Amino acid sequence: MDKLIVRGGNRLVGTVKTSGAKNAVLPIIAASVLGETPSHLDEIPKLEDVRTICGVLRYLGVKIDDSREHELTLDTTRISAYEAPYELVRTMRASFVVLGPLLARMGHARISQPGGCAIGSRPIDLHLKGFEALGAKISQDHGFVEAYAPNGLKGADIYLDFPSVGATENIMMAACLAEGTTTLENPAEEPEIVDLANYLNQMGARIRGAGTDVIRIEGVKHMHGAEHIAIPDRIEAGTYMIAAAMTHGDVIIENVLAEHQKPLLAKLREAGVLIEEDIDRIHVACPGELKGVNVKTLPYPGFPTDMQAQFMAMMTISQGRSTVMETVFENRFMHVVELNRMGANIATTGARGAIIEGPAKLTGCEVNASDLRAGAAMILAGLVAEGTTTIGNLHHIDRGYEDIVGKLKGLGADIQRISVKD
Ligand SMILES: CC(=O)N[C@H]1[C@@H](OP(=O)(O)OP(=O)(O)OC[C@H]2O[C@@H](n3ccc(=O)[nH]c3=O)[C@H](O)[C@@H]2O)O[C@H](CO)[C@@H](O)[C@@H]1O
Ligand SMILES: C=C(OP(=O)(O)O)C(=O)O
Repeated sequence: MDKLIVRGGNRLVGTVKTSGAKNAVLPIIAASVLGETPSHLDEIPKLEDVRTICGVLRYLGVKIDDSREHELTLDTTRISAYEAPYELVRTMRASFVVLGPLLARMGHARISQPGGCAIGSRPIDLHLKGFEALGAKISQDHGFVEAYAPNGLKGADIYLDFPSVGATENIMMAACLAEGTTTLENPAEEPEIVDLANYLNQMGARIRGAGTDVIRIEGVKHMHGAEHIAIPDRIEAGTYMIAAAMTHGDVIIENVLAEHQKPLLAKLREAGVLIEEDIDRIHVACPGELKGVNVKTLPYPGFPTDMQAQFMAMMTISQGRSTVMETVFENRFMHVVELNRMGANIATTGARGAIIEGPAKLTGCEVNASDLRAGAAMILAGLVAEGTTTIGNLHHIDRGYEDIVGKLKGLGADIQRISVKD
């Protein structure tokens, strides 16, 4: 078992480069299944989740060349299976986005039902309603979801009750090969949806409106492979911005699109952080005091739930009262207990609200990463805590941060990964 050892107190200074976006490349890799010829993808982050989705595709018969760093060639000429088993899906819920492309390409898909996770129950009802509207027959038994459309899918008008990212992706991919036009109303508008749609269009799909509140997909008969370069990871970039702010540092984040960071940049500025935006880099400095602010998570373009834990870590050391309202997931406060163990003063008001009184003097201790972004929050708190913070359950952090130790060390942090006997 590995642990992270963080010794707090160092000011972060320098330049750090963001990797490709985990939440863009996972559905994009799944989407490659729609192409009858190989695809080549670039800016693929080296992450456990990427290895997992590649494992699912290999199981389906896709030949994957991952010999070049940050690149993948996916030969999807022949798909030989229609099933993704539990062992592959259980470690990563996002594996479920294979269902849409597999159903469209094979007329049949059977995927293990993803479980809940530390941040919420995360049902898949919106995905399934969408597939049914496209004419698929859905059954659920023995822990699997099975979708059938032996005569192909048919375009439909679909209204999503909530702009779910995964449901938008899954339905959009399935609709690419449906007969006729699909209209998806109230879809997710995240930049990762736009990146996926751009790749699908390069593959021969006809999608308009991705990134707005109506997506129209005109079905095509065949799709082919394509070249694609993934967008930068806005959540990884945001995590380094907060690291810079909390340590009163001076950091340039490279490979970041400021356009995708608007809600976070607005809140950082409100908290007193100095931000300079350039085309593909952001300069973050924090010479003065951090001020408490109020944050409410929302679907894009609102403040991202995937930045909530990290932002809360920053609020613990900011002057005055801050509040957080988590509206996207019903149980995304697992980091509160751990931050309080480090000396923070956070009170939850039900499952979705938190009040943070600052500034707290954080002190290092043994903590656990309860999920991916909670793990990032522990690292951030450790960077400013007095003494040593030891973080366990690193598999969560490995899902979504490429070389976080190397990148933070490059900025001057005192952080190392050690192996300990169980
Ligand atoms: C791999 C990936 O891209 N993950 C992101 C994706 O997750 P994911 O796609 O799972 O998130 P969703 O947007 O689907 O979920 C948002 C909310 O909708 C609910 N819901 C969702 C689907 C459904 O069928 N029924 C339903 O009720 C969920 O329980 C949750 O409360 O978007 C989330 C919200 O920005 C991010 O936190 C995740 O990092
Ligand atoms: C919640 C996240 O990912 P996933 O949807 O894969 O659990 C995340 O990236 O913060």
